[in-house]
Amino acid sequence: MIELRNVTLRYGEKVILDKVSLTVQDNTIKAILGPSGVGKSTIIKLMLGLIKPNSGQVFVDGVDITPLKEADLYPIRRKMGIVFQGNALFDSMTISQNMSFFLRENLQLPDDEIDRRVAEQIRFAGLEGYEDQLPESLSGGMQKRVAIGRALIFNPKMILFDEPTAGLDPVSSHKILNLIASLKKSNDLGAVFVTHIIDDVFAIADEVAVLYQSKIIFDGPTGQLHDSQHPFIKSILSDKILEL
Ligand SMILES: Nc1ncnc2c1ncn2[C@@H]1O[C@H](COP(=O)(O)OP(=O)(O)OP(=O)(O)O)[C@@H](O)[C@H]1O
Repeated sequence: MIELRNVTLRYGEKVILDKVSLTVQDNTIKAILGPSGVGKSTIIKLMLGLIKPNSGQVFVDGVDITPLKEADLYPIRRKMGIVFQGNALFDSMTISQNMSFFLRENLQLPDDEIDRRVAEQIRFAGLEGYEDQLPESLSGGMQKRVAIGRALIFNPKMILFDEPTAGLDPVSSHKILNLIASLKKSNDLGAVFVTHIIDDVFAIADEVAVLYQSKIIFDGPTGQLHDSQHPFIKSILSDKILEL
């Protein structure tokens, strides 16, 4: 479980998050929805301990990670896989090497165990036959699946996605959303995904938190979003445009 409790974050004078509280339960898909530049990626960085709040706390499985030093954050981060918006694949490494890289760097596992885990993720991501290719030869959707496989290889409890369908065509977006949904069903995983695409929220999110002007203006089951009387939420539900 991940919890932000009363988190305030400023960059210089600018308040990005103002006393934000939200919880992501295990085995739940939670969307964080908001317009561009509102602070969605900042929330992911806080959850990973990559940045520290100015005030408030971030809990991962009940542990307050805000005072932790870098070395103590490693085991916490291993509970969470991260899939970056641009995938952050290594251009000069093959798909298999991309998937195994962090595993080799961080865990003292025997080679056959590494090979077994890579093969498992290649299968799960539907990338059999592409093991020895470079990322540039794959489509955007396939590259995203490599990034998801790489995030899964540590057997995390939760995966964090930054704009998982950004830049993908509708068919690839649909496949990636199905993949995220299947992680919950078949692997008992939880997921957080930040997005500005409301259709993606309705497609797979159990819960949604809406971030607007530094505050959470809705946090609850996705099905209850239509009950909100907040003008911003009413406008996005009718226009599906978040750039207000
Ligand atoms: N290191 C930084 N220093 C100063 N300002 C920053 C820094 N990182 C982000 N910001 C600002 O904080 C705000 C929130 O950024 P963030 O990337 O979290 O937004 P976002 O909702 O994820 O947006 P997008 O969807 O465009 O990625 C933006 O105005 C951004 O310019």
